[in-house]
Amino acid sequence: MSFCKHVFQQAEEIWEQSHNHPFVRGIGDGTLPIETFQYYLVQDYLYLLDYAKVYALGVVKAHNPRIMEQFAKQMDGILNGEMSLHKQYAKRLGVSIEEMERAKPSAMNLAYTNYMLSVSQSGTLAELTASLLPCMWSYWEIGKRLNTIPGAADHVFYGEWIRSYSSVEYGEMCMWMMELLDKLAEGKSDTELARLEEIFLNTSRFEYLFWDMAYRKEMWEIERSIGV
Ligand SMILES: Cc1ncc(C[n+]2csc(CCO)c2C)c(N)n1
Repeated sequence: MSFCKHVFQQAEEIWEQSHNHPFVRGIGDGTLPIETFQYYLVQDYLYLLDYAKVYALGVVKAHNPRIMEQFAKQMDGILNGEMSLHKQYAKRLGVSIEEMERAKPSAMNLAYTNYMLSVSQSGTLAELTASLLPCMWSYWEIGKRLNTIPGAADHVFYGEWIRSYSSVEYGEMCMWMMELLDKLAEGKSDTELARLEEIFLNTSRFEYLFWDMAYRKEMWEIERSIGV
């Protein structure tokens, strides 16, 4: 069994929880309140700025020029592609880019991006790839599943989100990253494979927590408890 198939099986329960989360279900049936999506959008914009840095670190860590090219392309895709989806949504919601850039990341958002950046700075290219794959791949799984709901991809607001993450081009990008992790995992010791699996599971858990944070519009719990 390929390494990705193996870690997918290990993470399946966690991913199912994301599929069943009211935020994700709300995108699928069109009932997610727009202000909840707006909160997510702003947090996700900040998240992606850090995510792009993980790809930049990938360029630094890779030796193979093809891998360097791909990581650079992914980084460009986020800064000029994925962000354009966010920017389009922001425009529709009347949120300016400056507002998004002025926003503060939630505690969970910071924990997630700092975890990925720390794994990526101190770890191997395989560890870096294991940390970013669940983010990419789980969105594909969610996009594909939501796309099976009749009419969901045509929803006036959420349709574009679903079409984007269930698209063939997006799927190809995910498959490239899966193949890369499989190649990088080849010949690794059991200890190293266990470490890759742990990283993959941790960012899978963070993916779930990100949906939940956005659904609850969580910021810093300490501010809530002291009334800031
Ligand atoms: C919290 C969170 N997790 C995953 C994604 C999905 N995602 C992140 S980067 C990228 C493009 C591929 O490099 C995609 C699709 C997201 N937007 N926000």
